Amino acid sequence: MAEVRARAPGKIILSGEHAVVHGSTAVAAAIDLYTHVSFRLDSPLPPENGDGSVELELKDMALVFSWSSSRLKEVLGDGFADSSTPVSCSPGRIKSIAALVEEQNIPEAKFWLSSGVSCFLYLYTSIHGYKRGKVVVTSDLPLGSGLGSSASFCVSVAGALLALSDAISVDTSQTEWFKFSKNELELVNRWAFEGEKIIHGKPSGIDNTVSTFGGMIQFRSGELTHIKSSAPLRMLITNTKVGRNTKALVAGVSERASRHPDAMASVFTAVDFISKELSAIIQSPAQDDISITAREEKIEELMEMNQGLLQCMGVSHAAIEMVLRTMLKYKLASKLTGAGGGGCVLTLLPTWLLLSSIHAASSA
Ligand SMILES: Nc1ncnc2c1ncn2[C@@H]1O[C@H](COP(=O)(O)OP(=O)(O)O)[C@@H](O)[C@H]1O
Ligand SMILES: C[C@@](O)(CCOP(=O)(O)O)CC(=O)O
Ligand SMILES: [Mg+2]
Repeated sequence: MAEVRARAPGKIILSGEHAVVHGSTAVAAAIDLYTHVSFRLDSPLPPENGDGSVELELKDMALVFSWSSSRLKEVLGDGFADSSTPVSCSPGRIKSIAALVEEQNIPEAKFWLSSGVSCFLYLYTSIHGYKRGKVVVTSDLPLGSGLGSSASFCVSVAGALLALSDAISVDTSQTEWFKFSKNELELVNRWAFEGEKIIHGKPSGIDNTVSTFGGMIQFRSGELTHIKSSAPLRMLITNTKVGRNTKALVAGVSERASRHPDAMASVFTAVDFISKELSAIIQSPAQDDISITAREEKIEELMEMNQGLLQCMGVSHAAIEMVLRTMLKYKLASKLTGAGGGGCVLTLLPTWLLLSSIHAASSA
């Protein structure tokens, strides 16, 4: 028996969601909220004791799913697992996995979990075949709210599974956090991307990439550049608590793009320029109060322009608009983050606001 724990962060998208699926540049940053996974890989049972099972516990929801190794083999066939070579889940395999997930009777009110459970089964059986083991998941993130819970789920599950695979061997006797090498992180990221495909349909890869590598990134067509902000950027995250589904929203934007190809191509190009400019401003040095204010005003303007284009793509929502209007009363600029249609809104908290609250506190 061997056991590991892994965690991976959620993210905010500062600019470029949706357009990034269509090849535009986007800017994203990891946030300090994580999905946590523990994985225990059990030793094989002696033949007289049966064949064991693969178990998934979603602790926050008090749900446990379990498949016997023989049932998995019966439905998915004899295919062998190769942890070092990420492969896409074929339509046939997706169907078989969906049947295995359906057998688990996920509560009707939580049907949206099925894609996450399917993604788990895909990653598990692709990396460890039908070996018996148990994965326990908890998350700090709100699910389906634009903070990348799906990607952090994929990255943390892939990371934990790979840590006990032939591809990456972790010394399980140590209790310190083990840091994956760049090549190992790349492997985790590629598997997580395959998982994210099951949840998002057509992911750009930005969420799994920023969750795997952390920090702040500029991302375009699978290529990432690490960037560093020259001064602190404070963002308020407001959750509208309006539920939505990234897969459906991404598909909706693609449909709009096929109805209005030229107009939407221009929208995606505009977003590409916005993200590149935002990335440059974020990195540009700002020494004094005047340049800090100028920098923040430019960022606010770009966030508002990006929000306008997200409205153009049809992914805003009345609840998002309400947050935007409320923040505007305080002269604060906002945009949705992630897939939109509900979920979370980002508001830049400029330095003047911080200074005026410090002033108010000290004169009180
Ligand atoms: N901790 C988790 N456990 C199980 N499934 C999860 C978990 N986190 C995310 N998921 C899956 O990801 C889906 C949400 O992903 P998505 O719609 O892309 O929104 P977001 O990534 O913004 O949270 C959930 O419906 C679920 O299927
Ligand atoms: C809309 C999109 O750009 C980001 C989706 O983020 P989230 O799943 O809403 O956290 C999709 C993608 O890039 O894969
Ligand atoms: Mg997602």
